[in-house]
Amino acid sequence: MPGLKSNRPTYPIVPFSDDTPTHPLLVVDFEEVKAGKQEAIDTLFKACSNLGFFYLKNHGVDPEPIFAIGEDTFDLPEEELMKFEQGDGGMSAGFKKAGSTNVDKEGNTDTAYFINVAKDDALHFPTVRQRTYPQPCMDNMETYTRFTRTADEVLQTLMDALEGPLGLPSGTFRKLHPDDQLSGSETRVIRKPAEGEQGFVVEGKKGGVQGASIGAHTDFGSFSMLHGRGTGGLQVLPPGTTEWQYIKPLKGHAVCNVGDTLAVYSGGIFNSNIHRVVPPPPPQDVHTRWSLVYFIRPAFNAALFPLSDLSPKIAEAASQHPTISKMEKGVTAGQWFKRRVAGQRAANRKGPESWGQSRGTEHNPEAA
Ligand SMILES: O=C(O)CCC(=O)C(=O)O
Ligand SMILES: [Fe+2]
Repeated sequence: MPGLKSNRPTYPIVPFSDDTPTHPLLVVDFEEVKAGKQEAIDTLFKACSNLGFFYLKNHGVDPEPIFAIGEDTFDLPEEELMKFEQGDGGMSAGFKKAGSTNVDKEGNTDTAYFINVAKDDALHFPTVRQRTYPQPCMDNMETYTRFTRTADEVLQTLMDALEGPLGLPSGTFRKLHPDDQLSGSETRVIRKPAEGEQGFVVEGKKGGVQGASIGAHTDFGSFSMLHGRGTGGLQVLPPGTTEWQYIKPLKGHAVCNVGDTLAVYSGGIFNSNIHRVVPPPPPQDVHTRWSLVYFIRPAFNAALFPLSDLSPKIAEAASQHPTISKMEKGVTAGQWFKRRVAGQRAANRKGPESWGQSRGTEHNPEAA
């Protein structure tokens, strides 16, 4: 409103320290991919086949209106937010309180708050397809609708561009990620309070192991697009290494990554890489960490299996992949999603074995 000034701080309050070592990522120019420029598509294909993470620039997605709704949402008393809790049955949409998911096999728990709004509810509002949300989200659902449409289209466009190089017929991925069928696609706002702030929880140390803010995981869906507010804390474990490395926040650049379902569809040509979130490295550790992810995930009823029948290149890769070659036919994307969401809930933990049972494409029990 004219004349009214927000009393919220502008992030980052302090910049990410140049002294913190970081892992470089390839930069993909969305406009160039969309225009069909071969060099940009080659960079995208290379990024998806190696680390599976890349910076995306010129994407045209503005996360700030969603961050603003997230701020109003997390201002609500916890007992109000708990009315919209995800539950332990495998639903991701809704509120998640810090401490409700496991971050490792020792049973340490997470320290971040989520508000997840399903694509189904954002695109079909005012029809409730999965659930309702706290009042600030309901009051601003049109903002979620616009954001979901834009972010979803960016990720669909990236998948369109990858079909040719994978040897797939054009339109294959859009059929697996339609707007009109229930799916796990969602927008997630994440708030990780700093020490002294409301809702702060210190990372656990069960079994002598230092817990993370969000535990090491691969993403469940096809592509994820992460927007930050300049605060670090995201780390990747590059293939073949044992040291976690920070990803540097870059202004105007989203961090995108391949998730499990795209890795499976590609027969393992693409890599759904393990990552985690730890408290921001100093001097940013004294402030709230905000992040926001749009996850595009296949329709719940879509089969989750390498697309070998559509591409000899995928058939060849799938036959050689250590975990994907062992996948059973008949599992749907919805079953995969539910197992992974429910398996991470602390309330569903039976013992150290529960952690392995909740893992994704990275998990090879025979190699452990
Ligand atoms: O907040 C971040 O930097 C990443 C969050 C993430 O990996 C997730 O929610 O799956
Ligand atoms: Fe993730």
